[in-house]
Amino acid sequence: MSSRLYVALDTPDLARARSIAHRVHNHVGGIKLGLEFFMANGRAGVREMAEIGLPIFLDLKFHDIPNTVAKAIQALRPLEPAILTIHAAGGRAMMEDAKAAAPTGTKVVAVTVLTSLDGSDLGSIGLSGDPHEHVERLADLARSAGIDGIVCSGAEVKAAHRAWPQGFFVVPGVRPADGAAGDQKRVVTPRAALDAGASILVVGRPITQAEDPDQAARAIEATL
Ligand SMILES: O=c1ccn([C@@H]2O[C@H](COP(=O)(O)O)[C@@H](O)[C@H]2O)c(=O)[nH]1
Repeated sequence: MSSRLYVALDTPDLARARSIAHRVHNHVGGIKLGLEFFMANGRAGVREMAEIGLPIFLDLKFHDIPNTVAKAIQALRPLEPAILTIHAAGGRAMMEDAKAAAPTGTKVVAVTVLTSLDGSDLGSIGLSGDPHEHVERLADLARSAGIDGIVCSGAEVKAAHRAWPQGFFVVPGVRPADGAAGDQKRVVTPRAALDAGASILVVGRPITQAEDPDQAARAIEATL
């Protein structure tokens, strides 16, 4: 079985992304490319990264009206990413149209509550209650819209998995026990996230900013 660890290559520098991917490719199951990479390198950059031979997770977190999101995903169809993201807060129709627009083999997963937010951040944007409740409600909506799964923190994945046993659960905000959280607020260890039901783990800076990314990825993999 391939590793459930995906490395987030958050850099605008294609050469650096390629170099890290080559260094860690024996210890990860896939490569996550996000806005920073895509805005700088576009579809050609994604194609170059795909040549490395690992599944590509395109994390562009679409959040717009259904027609716009569907057209954006249609434009990405030739890339055939293994996974792509939308925001669950875009609503049911947007999620349905996103799934219909995506290639058959692509998993469409919806971000519920960003792992950089805690209860007080939600309060500041007018959402009362803790992240857990919002994740459960949005996971329910995502399931009923017919998409493949959600993005949530390791703190919510157990309940989400129980409610949606066939769902695909992407867990970022993952940190080794001694790792710096940075801007992440709902953080768990890789082992805890997997035990709670994560389908894949997303780890960025603990690997990409390590002195030796290969050793950092290997150390995380050893805990799984
Ligand atoms: O809720 C979310 C959704 C996506 N992400 C993305 O995951 C990585 C995490 O990077 P780290 O360096 O390990 O913090 C990053 O690309 C985010 O855009 C997330 O963190 N939380």
